[in-house]
Amino acid sequence: MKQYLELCQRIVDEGQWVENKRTGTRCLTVINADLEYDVANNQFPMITTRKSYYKAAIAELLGYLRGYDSAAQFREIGCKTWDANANDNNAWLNNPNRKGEDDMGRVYGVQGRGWQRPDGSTLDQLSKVINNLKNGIDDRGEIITFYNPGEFELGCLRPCMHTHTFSLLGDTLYLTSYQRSCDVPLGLNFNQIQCFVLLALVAQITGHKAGKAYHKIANAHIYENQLELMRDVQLKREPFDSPQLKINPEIKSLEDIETWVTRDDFEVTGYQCHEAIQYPFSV
Ligand SMILES: Nc1nc(=O)c2c([nH]1)NC[C@@H]1CN(c3ccc(C(=O)N[C@@H](CCC(=O)O)C(=O)O)cc3)CN21
Ligand SMILES: O=c1ccn([C@H]2C[C@H](O)[C@@H](COP(=O)(O)O)O2)c(=O)[nH]1
Repeated sequence: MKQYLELCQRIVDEGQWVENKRTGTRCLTVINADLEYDVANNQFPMITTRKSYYKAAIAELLGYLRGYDSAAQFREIGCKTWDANANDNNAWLNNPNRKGEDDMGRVYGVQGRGWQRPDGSTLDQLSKVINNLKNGIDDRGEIITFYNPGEFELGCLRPCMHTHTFSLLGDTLYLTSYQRSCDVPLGLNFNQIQCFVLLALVAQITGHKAGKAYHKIANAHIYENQLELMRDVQLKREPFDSPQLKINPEIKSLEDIETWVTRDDFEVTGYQCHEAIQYPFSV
């Protein structure tokens, strides 16, 4: 939590204004942020200086792991975050590759589970990594990447947290996640939770202890219409201690994640927070 607030304060103090063509809203921006989450000691990185909707963030991650390509699928599992990018962005609405209402195209999980090979077959990156880790193998390339520049025009948004690298040291599993662009008031709140849960979950289903999750961000920004709420409300609040996350121990395989796991298999205890802040969202 402290590192989150320090990043917010750094943007407020040192950020530079950058015009953004895609949304039309300029952003106060810094380059390079390194965050880390202590999964081994279950320090769940949930924001406490406002209410955090962690179940929606976990549902979004589950949708990525399942290879979803429709905002309707995300809604069904309790996450509304893709409605706007699928249905309200003019560039995507006018893109001939959009297949209708709620279509997100070839983004995130589609690339993670079904990367298109030149011969027409597909590659399931996630299965490869899980199988190797289950067998104690780290080939120094246990990487899942959603970033496929050759298919950007086939999706509604380029992935933001785009690459996850897993590493084994003895029986401890680590995660390094890379993010190219980060909406700190809204997106980061979700992305921190997702890094933590991704490591905890993959450690659980591959039979390893979880170590740390390292989160590396290139462009971290606050949109102009979010700045006042961040500077004058959220940053004025004192954080509470981190809560703890409990994951249903019955989750034992990738198939479980694909078939029956829901956001209610994740429970937080000891969460104390300040009241909700509704940050504006730029599409
Ligand atoms: N401008 C922008 N910022 C983002 O963070 C973002 C995008 N676009 N587009 C793709 C995804 C969608 N993400 C989102 C979208 C909405 C919320 C959001 O509205 N969060 C609210 C309420 C969540 C809820 O009620 O479930 C919040 O207060 O955290 C968060 C992340 C993250 N990404
Ligand atoms: O997981 C996510 C997804 C998206 N974001 C934010 C980062 C940016 O503010 C926008 C994407 O806009 P681009 O113009 O494509 O960079 O969404 C996030 O923080 N986390």
